[in-house]
Amino acid sequence: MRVLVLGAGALGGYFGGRLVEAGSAEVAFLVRPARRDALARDGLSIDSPFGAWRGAVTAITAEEARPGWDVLLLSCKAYDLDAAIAAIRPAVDARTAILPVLNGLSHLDALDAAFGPARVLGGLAKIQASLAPDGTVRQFNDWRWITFGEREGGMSDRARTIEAAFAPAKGVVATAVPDVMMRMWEKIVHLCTAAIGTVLMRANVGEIARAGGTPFLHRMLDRNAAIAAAAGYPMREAFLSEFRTVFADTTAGYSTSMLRDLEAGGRTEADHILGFMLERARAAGVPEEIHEAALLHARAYDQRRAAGRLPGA
Ligand SMILES: NC(=O)C1=CN([C@@H]2O[C@H](COP(=O)(O)OP(=O)(O)OC[C@H]3O[C@@H](n4cnc5c(N)ncnc54)[C@H](OP(=O)(O)O)[C@@H]3O)[C@@H](O)[C@H]2O)C=CC1
Ligand SMILES: CC(C)(CO)C(=O)C(=O)O
Repeated sequence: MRVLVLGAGALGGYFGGRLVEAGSAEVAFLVRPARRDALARDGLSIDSPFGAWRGAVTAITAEEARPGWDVLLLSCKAYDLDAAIAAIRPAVDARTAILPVLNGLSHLDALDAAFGPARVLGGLAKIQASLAPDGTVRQFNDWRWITFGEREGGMSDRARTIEAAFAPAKGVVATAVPDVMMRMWEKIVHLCTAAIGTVLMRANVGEIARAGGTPFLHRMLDRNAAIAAAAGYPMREAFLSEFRTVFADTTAGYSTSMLRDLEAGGRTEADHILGFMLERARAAGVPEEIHEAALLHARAYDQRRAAGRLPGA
């Protein structure tokens, strides 16, 4: 199987690097010039509870992109989606399945418009990772799940083939599922709840729980579940019960990529996650003020960042 990974950041670097390490697919990374130069010089490094890895990888830039890939693993942030679509366009042909692992849902519409729905799988990742300033991909805990499937439901050969390619990869649990849209809605319910809490409190889940915030997080979980139900995806009791426990864990070091982005002075995906859920809350008549506060908080941070007024800037 030939896999082209758009981006060699936290997720692209981790899942693509683990495939290279396993040797179970031919992998290349489609990156921008600065990352291509760093990868050519230093190789790709992963630092992980499942074992560190460093190796040479094939990295190309958009000008070098050609067709002939079975899978296009799309791992940019939502705010880079338009540029990423332009970069992958010359690499996508009739045999290519596009597997996005971005958080959220609205990128699917943009990918459908660009490539047609038949090319685009549903996908999500449950992992805690970052690209460190030295270029190392750092995985913070034992979360290692990448889940994908056909959006209309059911199982396909291409989903099974991707699962098989990941099977020998260390530190990865890759699963082809028949209900990927439900999984994507579960993910946004989970993430939106965690993002509201971590962004508004500027603290991780354990810290929020120790501050007495579990009932608040549970209330947000219920509201996000009501938004999903109104969209036709009622959350399963097992899912709700798992995340009620997660949000009650006073020892958790669990945080979100949105909080890590804020703390690093970077851009956030607030519009893509919080903005999307705020809009859906309004349409569904679910109480929305807290979603609005979290979104405004992140947007005001963006304004401050753009004005060069972040602490230490
Ligand atoms: N990090 C995490 O723990 C989790 C993240 N996610 C989701 O996964 C997605 C990716 O996040 P993450 O991996 O953390 O993000 P990163 O910022 O670490 O990586 C994204 C990479 O995409 C690259 N990129 C963006 N646009 C282009 C382009 N046009 N051409 C080539 N490369 C491009 C960026 O390159 P450059 O360096 O040049 O900007 C960057 O290295 C997000 O939607 C996030 O919400 C989901 C679960 C967990
Ligand atoms: C749900 C969570 C927190 C972990 O996968 C995530 O997706 C993120 O940090 O962006």
